[in-house]
Amino acid sequence: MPTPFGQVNVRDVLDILLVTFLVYQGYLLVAGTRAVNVVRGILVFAGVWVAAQVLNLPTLSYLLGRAGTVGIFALVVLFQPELRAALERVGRPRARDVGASGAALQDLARAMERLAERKTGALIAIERRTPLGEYAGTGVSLDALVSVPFLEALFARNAPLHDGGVIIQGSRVIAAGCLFPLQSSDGTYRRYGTRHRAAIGLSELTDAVVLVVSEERGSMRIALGGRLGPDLNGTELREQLRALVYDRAAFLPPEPGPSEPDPEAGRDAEADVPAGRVR
Ligand SMILES: Nc1ncnc2c1ncn2[C@@H]1O[C@H](COP(=O)(O)OP(=O)(O)OP(=O)(O)O)[C@@H](O)[C@H]1O
Repeated sequence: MPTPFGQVNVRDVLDILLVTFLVYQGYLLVAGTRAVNVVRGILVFAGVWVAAQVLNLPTLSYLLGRAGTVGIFALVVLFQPELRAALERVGRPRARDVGASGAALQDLARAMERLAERKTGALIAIERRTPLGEYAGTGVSLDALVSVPFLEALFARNAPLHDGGVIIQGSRVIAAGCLFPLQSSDGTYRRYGTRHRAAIGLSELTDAVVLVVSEERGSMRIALGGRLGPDLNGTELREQLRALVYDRAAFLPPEPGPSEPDPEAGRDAEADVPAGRVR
């Protein structure tokens, strides 16, 4: 087919479609991770380099070209955890246990209630689109179905893995005793202890839904998008879990849709996560 760019055949169209698909998948892999800002930086860098080429500025082109070559190796070293997580994500079947999610939701919520009743501190991150393999790697790798007795046993005082956070993927516990990143100390959450700040910190860097049970207050809260929500009762917790995680749509790619709640909605004075996204 003749076009302003010359002859275009079916193979060219297929080529363009595949590249578009790969670029989009690449975007999905970094979306929600700290690598997003780096990708933006790289694009600015590439833009300046292209401008230097077009304007025929040899010294700048040479310097940026050299810096780019070294930079690629530096990026691989710096972002090794993200690259590993991205590859893990590519290899993982999507929505593999959505069918089991109803039971997982109930068990998770019940376990949270029981832990809160007994004032046993707990920290649980539920993976959504951003892979949490990097954080799972800081703890002990597990592969167990979410169940009330199992979660209670993990967080029981004096249990070997009670310190640190648990990571859940769908209806499976994949790691315990994990170290989460502490919330950046901008002062907003200074009055909270490290368990809560670890929950906020992880939710700041990833799109995970992070549940916290306070040992001191026996409260249940959710951290999402770098914000800590209000105290929840069992019903509210179930509603939030259903809307944020255990909805079929939550396992799909990040199209903003009716079942993907807006973390900006429904803030209260003390806390910023929606109290109850009731569907
Ligand atoms: N970076 C971290 N990643 C995961 N877990 C952490 C991290 N930092 C602290 N914790 C957990 O939090 C516990 C300490 O909680 P701390 O009392 O300081 O926090 P808190 O927010 O006041 O919680 P609580 O209300 O339950 O007392 C540790 O024993 C550990 O289990």
